[in-house]
Amino acid sequence: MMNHIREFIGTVPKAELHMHLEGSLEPEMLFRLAKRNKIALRWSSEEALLAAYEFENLEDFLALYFEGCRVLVTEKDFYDVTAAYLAKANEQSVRRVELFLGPQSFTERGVPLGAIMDGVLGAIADAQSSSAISAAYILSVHRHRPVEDALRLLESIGPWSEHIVGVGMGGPEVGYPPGRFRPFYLKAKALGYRTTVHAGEEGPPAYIREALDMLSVERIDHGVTACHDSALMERLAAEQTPLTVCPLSNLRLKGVPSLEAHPLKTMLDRGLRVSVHSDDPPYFGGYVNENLEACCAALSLSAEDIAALARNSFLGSFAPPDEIMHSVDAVNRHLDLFLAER
Ligand SMILES: Nc1ncnc2[nH]cnc12
Ligand SMILES: [Zn+2]
Repeated sequence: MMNHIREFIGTVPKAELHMHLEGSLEPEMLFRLAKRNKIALRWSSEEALLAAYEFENLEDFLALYFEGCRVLVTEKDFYDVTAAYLAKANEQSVRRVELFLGPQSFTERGVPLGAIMDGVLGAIADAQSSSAISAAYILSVHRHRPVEDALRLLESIGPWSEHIVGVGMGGPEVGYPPGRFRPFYLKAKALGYRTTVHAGEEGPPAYIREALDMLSVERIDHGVTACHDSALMERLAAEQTPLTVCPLSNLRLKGVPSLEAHPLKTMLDRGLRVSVHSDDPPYFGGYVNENLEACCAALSLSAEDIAALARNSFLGSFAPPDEIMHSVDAVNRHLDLFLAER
């Protein structure tokens, strides 16, 4: 009997569209990789590292996140972190995964691009052949670096382009409006990549408009500050722009004072194509199911709301259209079963 909403959240098929591999390093793995690569850490134990996960804002978090990136060095490291995340996703009934990783943090320290790509893409290929999961890699660039560096990276990934579904951009937001990256997004589109960008996490609604108008991206990562601009909310609903919302991330980075104050439910009720994701799970206290459970409790989400979020996660994905259609059907069947058993 599937009569409990928590079980419904755990078992409903869903897509994880907003998860940074660098941010998926659990403290245990971070320590293990540091030891393997003989990299000194400034924390004495996993517990001490966990205790450092207290952030005032995005920049504060990113400093620790980039510090953690130092332990990823070899192809095997990139393989292991990707494989560990995909195993976790499988356990959470995640059927489609689109993973971010930003090579610039590593190549600037001399890690060969081939080690990064072969590690990440190798783990994705192995997971796809050994489980039912559908997975893809999204190349992420940093908005605080020169656009020329991002353009060069786009050329360098040529040998792996067939296995890269799209491009995205993250990093500190305020003071870095997205329009500067128009040449990068135009080139990426011309090369056939799907497009997404972090916007409206801490930045104003104007950054979301700029992302839509100047970068013509297909989806927006976060997008939560749109709730302060009713005309933009209407536009996002009319255009059905997918927004990959990360509630526990917003809470831990103090974008919202409490989960009860999170705009997720309002956005859903206004017809926006919002879905729920985990961003950097160990840093923010949960994978996708924990995010959904926390929102369910704080915002009194119904099974219909959870199903709408799961449906939106597939509709916003870069998976082939027939895979999206089958996944949406699977969500609907799962909801029918839950409602019939209740
Ligand atoms: N929440 C976030 N915002 C921007 N860049 C990121 N990189 C990893 N997590 C991020
Ligand atoms: Zn993110």
